[in-house]
Amino acid sequence: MSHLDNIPSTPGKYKPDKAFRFNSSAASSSLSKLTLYSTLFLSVLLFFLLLLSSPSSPPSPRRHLSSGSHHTSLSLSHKLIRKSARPRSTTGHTVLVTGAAGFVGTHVSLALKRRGDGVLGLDNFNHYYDPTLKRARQKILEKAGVFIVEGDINDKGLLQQLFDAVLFTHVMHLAAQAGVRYAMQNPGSYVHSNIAGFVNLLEVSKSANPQPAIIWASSSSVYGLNSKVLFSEKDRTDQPASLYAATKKAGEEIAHTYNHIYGLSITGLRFFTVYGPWGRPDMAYFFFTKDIMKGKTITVYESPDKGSVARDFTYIDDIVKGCLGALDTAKKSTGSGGKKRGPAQLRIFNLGNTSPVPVSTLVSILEKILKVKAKKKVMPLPRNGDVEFTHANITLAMTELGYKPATDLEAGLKKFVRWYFSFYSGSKKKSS
Ligand SMILES: O=C(O)[C@H]1O[C@H](OP(=O)(O)OP(=O)(O)OC[C@H]2O[C@@H](n3ccc(=O)[nH]c3=O)[C@H](O)[C@@H]2O)[C@H](O)[C@@H](O)[C@H]1O
Repeated sequence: MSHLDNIPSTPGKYKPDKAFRFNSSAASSSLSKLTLYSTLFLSVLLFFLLLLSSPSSPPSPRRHLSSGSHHTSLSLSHKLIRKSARPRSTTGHTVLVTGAAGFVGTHVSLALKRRGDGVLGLDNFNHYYDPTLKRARQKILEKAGVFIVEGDINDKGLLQQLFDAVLFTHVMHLAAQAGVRYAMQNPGSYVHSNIAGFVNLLEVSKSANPQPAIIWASSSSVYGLNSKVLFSEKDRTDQPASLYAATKKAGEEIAHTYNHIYGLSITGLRFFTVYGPWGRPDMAYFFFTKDIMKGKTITVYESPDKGSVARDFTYIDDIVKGCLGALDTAKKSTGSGGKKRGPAQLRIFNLGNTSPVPVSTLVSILEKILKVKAKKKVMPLPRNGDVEFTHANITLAMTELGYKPATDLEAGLKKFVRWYFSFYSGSKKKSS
């Protein structure tokens, strides 16, 4: 019987047997051997335990920043955050882009990063539309050196941590619950993102020292039932036709308040039906393309008097130029740490194409590009929040931002369709 047989698996419960106690020399030599073997055994045990508990690969950075985060992952995230937000030169801006994995957010983030600004993204990757598209956009941004923190603009603690980690010169606020018709299905999501989330962001921004300048996405939908064309920034916007429009209009009023009380410099951009590569699948041009290719019938709205419903469709690259123009001409906020120190800039601009196209023409262009005849069902515009017509007057944006749209609908749709096929054939190849 070896000594090892006397060592139980739970060392704390080991009791020496009587034979050892009466033979002192045998006992002492046995004891020293026992100590040696115990130490050896424990060392081996400890080695294996350590081996099992240690990760096989280094910890991946967490997308969430929260007070409960593990120290290592938190500092890793902080490193990524600072690196992403650092401009290439001292003249570059440091921009927080909310909704960075969204359609406009991705394009704007890339453009800012490419020209040398520091960009930190924030996005909650919600499931309003296929999140795999958002993840694909995130990959492109990561390759370009833009890190996206995964979180919600309603999370004040998270925003505070980001503002503590980085001194943002600008916030490009593009996170929103978009879509006009979906507001009838899920009204709460519009209040949550477009009102509560916006207020939360402004609260943290106004307390920052120095305060950043804010540029944010309003919408052409604020013109609502306005029948005067072209739509000018001076026109009335108190007749929204959808809850979406009402929340964007509320955003404009909220912006006024924060500018007035806290000296935040705020620029609102009224986007007119933005389309293009990496676009939103809930928009008509996108799902028309998908349905036409599948041979599914599409519904084309017409006005109650059988006239055409039209939109001032605006290509994404033009919108990006407008966003950068707004950022570059934004003056500094005047307040700091929640106190106003003087009057601050408050602006609102239309970013449209000044060339409305009937939805029926949009369909004809798609048929031509896709070389497929659409199956159409024409029906009167339902009362679902849609307006009959949009047409932007862009004089103000041209003068003050140097904005000059350059892409007509056919050229823009060609680029969209090219992207659509390369993206979706790529996804199919990957999944098969
Ligand atoms: O400028 C904006 O502020 C908004 O632009 C976009 O809204 P809209 O201009 O309504 O775009 P979109 O849905 O593509 O419908 C296009 C046209 O197709 C018609 N339409 C639509 C669906 C359908 O089945 N049939 C149809 O004819 C429909 O009647 C419409 O005439 C953004 O989604 C919104 O988030 C907001 O940013």
